[in-house]
Amino acid sequence: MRVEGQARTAIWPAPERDAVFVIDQRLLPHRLAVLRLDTPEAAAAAIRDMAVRGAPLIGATAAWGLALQARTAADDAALRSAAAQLNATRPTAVNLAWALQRMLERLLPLPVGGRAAAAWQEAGRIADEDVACNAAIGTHGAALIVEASQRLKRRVNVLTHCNAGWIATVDWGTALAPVYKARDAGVDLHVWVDETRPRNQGASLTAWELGQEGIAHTVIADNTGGHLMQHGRVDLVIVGCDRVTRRGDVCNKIGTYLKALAAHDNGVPFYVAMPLSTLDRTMADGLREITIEERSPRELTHIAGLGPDGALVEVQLTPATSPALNLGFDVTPARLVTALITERGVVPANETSLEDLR
Ligand SMILES: CSC[C@H]1O[C@H](OP(=O)(O)O)[C@H](O)[C@@H]1O
Repeated sequence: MRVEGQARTAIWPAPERDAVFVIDQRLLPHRLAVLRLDTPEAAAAAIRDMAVRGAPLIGATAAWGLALQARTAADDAALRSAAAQLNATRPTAVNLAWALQRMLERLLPLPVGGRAAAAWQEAGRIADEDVACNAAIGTHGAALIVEASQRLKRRVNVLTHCNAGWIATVDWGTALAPVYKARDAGVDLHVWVDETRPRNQGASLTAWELGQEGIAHTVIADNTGGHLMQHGRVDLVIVGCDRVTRRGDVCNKIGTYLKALAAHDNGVPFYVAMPLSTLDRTMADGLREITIEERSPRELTHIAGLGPDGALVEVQLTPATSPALNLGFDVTPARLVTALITERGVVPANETSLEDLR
């Protein structure tokens, strides 16, 4: 998918260095709309309101948000305040704090006068590194799909949950990068796309990406995956992540844990595509240490889509009097993870292997 003459990317800087452009993911797959973010407040709102989402893209957007701050006021207090505002937008994806910390470590030692240029440069480095990292994840992960294709001698069926595609990153994606690279290598594959209630990132974003790329896929209800695994219709699962602890516990979109349980019960390999920027070495026990974002119940009680006249509409699914609980993520213990697909290779989900990646 080429956006406005750009190479495939979910975020790109203005040549004037006074704004960044992002795709408003809330409107996909029905509208391809671009947002121009020219203040840290605009970047924060885009992350908080999920116009942009996906751990790596959240990090890149925050980095550019801080670079936008440095254009107007780059003293320590101004930068720290803007970083705090950006970091407060969403609590679970570690890439947000990681990117902001990296920006502050780069900027605060510099003279104030040189910070704006350095900030723009560092935000660009974070974005460029994300593309290279995800391409490498794609290469390492594609080998797993190629192996399955050669062993099975038929179309390979991959299941993924939520959206960890190129639109969740700067490019390539994480969980979908192996799919793209395997397709590029000529592998015959098909993707089961979990709709991923309640925000339906699978149904609206992963399905859109795969359709744009001409990759065979089928959207399924979240509750279907286990049945498909019981009947041998899933050869491997590949999902993304928002935070992975040093012992390999994986925090990802709500529902990931249930897929891991079904995969474990049916002997289906369960892989997590993990950029090292998503590894949080300060945490060990994901279940007890990772903050799970709770979002508005309205995301659960209502659903948005295309109305009969082509306008975007939102309708209520539940009784107006029924409370709803909207938890955004869950934690899959390392014991249920077959392996982590990183930019440095495919590694077991354990502390020793992750320590070796330092
Ligand atoms: C490479 S994206 C990783 C991760 O981010 C998504 O969460 P959200 O859509 O709420 O930002 C989802 O958990 C993806 O797997």
